[in-house]
Amino acid sequence: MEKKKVFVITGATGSGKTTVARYLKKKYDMFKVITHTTRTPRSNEKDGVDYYFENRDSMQKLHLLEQVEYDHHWYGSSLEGLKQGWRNHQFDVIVLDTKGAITYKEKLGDQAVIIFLTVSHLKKLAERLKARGDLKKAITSRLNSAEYERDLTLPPELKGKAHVIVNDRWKETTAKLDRILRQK
Ligand SMILES: Nc1ncnc2c1ncn2[C@@H]1O[C@H](COP(=O)(O)OP(=O)(O)OP(=O)(O)O)[C@@H](O)[C@H]1O
Ligand SMILES: Nc1nc2c(ncn2[C@@H]2O[C@H](COP(=O)(O)O)[C@@H](O)[C@H]2O)c(=O)[nH]1
Repeated sequence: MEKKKVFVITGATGSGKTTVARYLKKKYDMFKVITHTTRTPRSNEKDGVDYYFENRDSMQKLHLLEQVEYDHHWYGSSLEGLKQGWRNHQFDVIVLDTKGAITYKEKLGDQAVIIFLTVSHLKKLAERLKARGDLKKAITSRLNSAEYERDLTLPPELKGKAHVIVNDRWKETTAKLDRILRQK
């Protein structure tokens, strides 16, 4: 039987995690796992498509595999979300902060393929958030958060266990992703 896997896309804010997840979904028919958050939707985001948007009460009622606080908001993902994808797809793809990625590696072992994204110049991250249309106040808060600093580097727990991609040029990034997929 084909082995079910989850591709965990992690890294700093603005590094391109969601863009990579969309690419993998489209090109490799991966199931994009929708996670839960208490933050408010961005202008182009839809409930049930980008996230399940929750409040503190509804978030606490969920049965989650892991949950984290990121820039004063809560985020979490469920085992049910993974299983939903694996019913009809060999591969799931999920976007997580580095804390979540560590949890997935610990809990799922080889079933979790970790891809850590970075950029060669940090100023690119802020530029990308601005270009994405994030509100100035949200960008400032995020860039001053402890989680932003933390997710800039590959955590020691994932050293030797993650594919690292410098996502400066999209064409090079897709070539690297395609190479990873050829090994699976
Ligand atoms: N290689 C690239 N070159 C230029 N722009 C890019 C590249 N990859 C992604 N982007 C753009 O950067 C912006 C941020 O990308 P994306 O939303 O995928 O980041 P993210 O890591 O998911 O961010 P966050 O964690 O804040 O949600 C988007 O507007 C996206 O189109
Ligand atoms: N550990 C988890 N991290 C998650 C989850 N859903 C999203 N995220 C990560 O949170 C930050 C902020 O996301 P944003 O959409 O507000 O920019 C980012 O690093 C996401 O990857 C989750 O369920 N668990």
